[in-house]
Amino acid sequence: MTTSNTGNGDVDPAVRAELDRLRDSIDNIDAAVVHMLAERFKCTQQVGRLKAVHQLPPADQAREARQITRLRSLAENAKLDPAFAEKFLNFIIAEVIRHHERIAEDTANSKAAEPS
Ligand SMILES: C=C(O[C@@H]1C=C(C(=O)O)C=C[C@H]1O)C(=O)O
Repeated sequence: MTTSNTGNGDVDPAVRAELDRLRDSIDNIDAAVVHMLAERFKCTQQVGRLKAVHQLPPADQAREARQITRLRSLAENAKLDPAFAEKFLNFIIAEVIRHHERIAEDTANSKAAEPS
């Protein structure tokens, strides 16, 4: 069996170079994901405040169902596991809904504390 591991802890320099090149790209992609998520949360915080002020419910299941259908289709076209894409979106949405519930509570409490 051929191996690129020299057995003394060193990795073949060509393999090391390829690993470093791929990891540089992974680091760039991770940075992009973080920046995109930060922008998404900025938008969803604004949606949360709008809903709280107008007393709309934190979650909208019909909207979520449409997003999941769309994301699954995008994932399929991109050769990404659609089940993973759905789980990932649901994970993010659950966090957004927690934020919206908190914003609604804070908004209701500050209204209740207003002088009449
Ligand atoms: C952001 C919203 O609030 C919730 C969060 C969603 C999301 O993170 O995409 C989608 C639907 C809602 O359950 C919204 O209603 O648009």
